[in-house]
Amino acid sequence: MTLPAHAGLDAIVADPAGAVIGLDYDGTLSPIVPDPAAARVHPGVPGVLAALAPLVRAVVIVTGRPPRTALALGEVPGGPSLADVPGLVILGHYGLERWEDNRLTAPPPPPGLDLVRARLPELVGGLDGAWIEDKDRAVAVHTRRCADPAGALEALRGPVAALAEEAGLAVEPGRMVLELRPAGMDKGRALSAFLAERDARSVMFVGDDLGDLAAFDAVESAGIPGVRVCSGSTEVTALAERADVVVDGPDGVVAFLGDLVAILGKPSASGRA
Ligand SMILES: O=P(O)(O)OC[C@H]1O[C@H](O[C@H]2O[C@H](CO)[C@@H](O)[C@H](O)[C@H]2O)[C@H](O)[C@@H](O)[C@@H]1O
Repeated sequence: MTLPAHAGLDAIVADPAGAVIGLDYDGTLSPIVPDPAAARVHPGVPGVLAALAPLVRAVVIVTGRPPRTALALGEVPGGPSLADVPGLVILGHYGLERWEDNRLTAPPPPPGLDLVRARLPELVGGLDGAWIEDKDRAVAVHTRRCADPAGALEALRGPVAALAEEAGLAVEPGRMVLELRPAGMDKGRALSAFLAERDARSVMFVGDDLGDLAAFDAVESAGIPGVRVCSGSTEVTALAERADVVVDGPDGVVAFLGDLVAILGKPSASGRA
């Protein structure tokens, strides 16, 4: 049971009751797989979060997914599941939707999505393997199933940006995905508002993808001790370059959170690497 030496981690260990633990979903709490509908939570996640939640101020998942989708993917046969994590908050659609106490709050979908739904199939149609995920409040184009996923993503980048501008939407690039979604909210704004709401005294955020960089920004600008953790992959390196701690994908995240739980459960143990 060890944690890397870092001032942000020291602050969380010294005062866990003031700590907010923020987590991305895809690539962090679930492995990256070709079909988003099959991206089930790592089976160790609900248990470790259920153990962590009572020890800290709050556990919050900040994701591009709708909260209900994260909850459905977070079901583990024989449990516990994500919905069983005490006090869990899910900020979905990059902070636009909020799930808490089994209640969902959400603004209406943006009007520009109708234009995107009408035009996107034609843009994507010429690229074998590219497909559209409709998330109700946002639409994503995926290229992971193309023969050349990175090449297909590059080919789509310009046309998707032009369509997003016409529709009054923002483009969120990610791991073999371009998402068209409402502007004005991102994971950084969502996390900053949550830290203020909970009067956090320290913060950790764990992520893997480009959309999580805004949450790293929020950790840096929060004015409280913070730690940025990267769920590492060969696909995205930008987060690892900014992170205080890099772990090996969702397996590494579960092990890291397990070490944190063990140390917070025994506050007299230093457990530092
Ligand atoms: O904020 P996140 O929780 O990381 O969600 C971001 C996007 O994740 C999903 O796509 C990613 O995961 C898929 C399943 O492993 C994978 O097939 C895809 O290539 C990844 O980009 C999700 O489908 C998107 O809607 C989210 O925006």
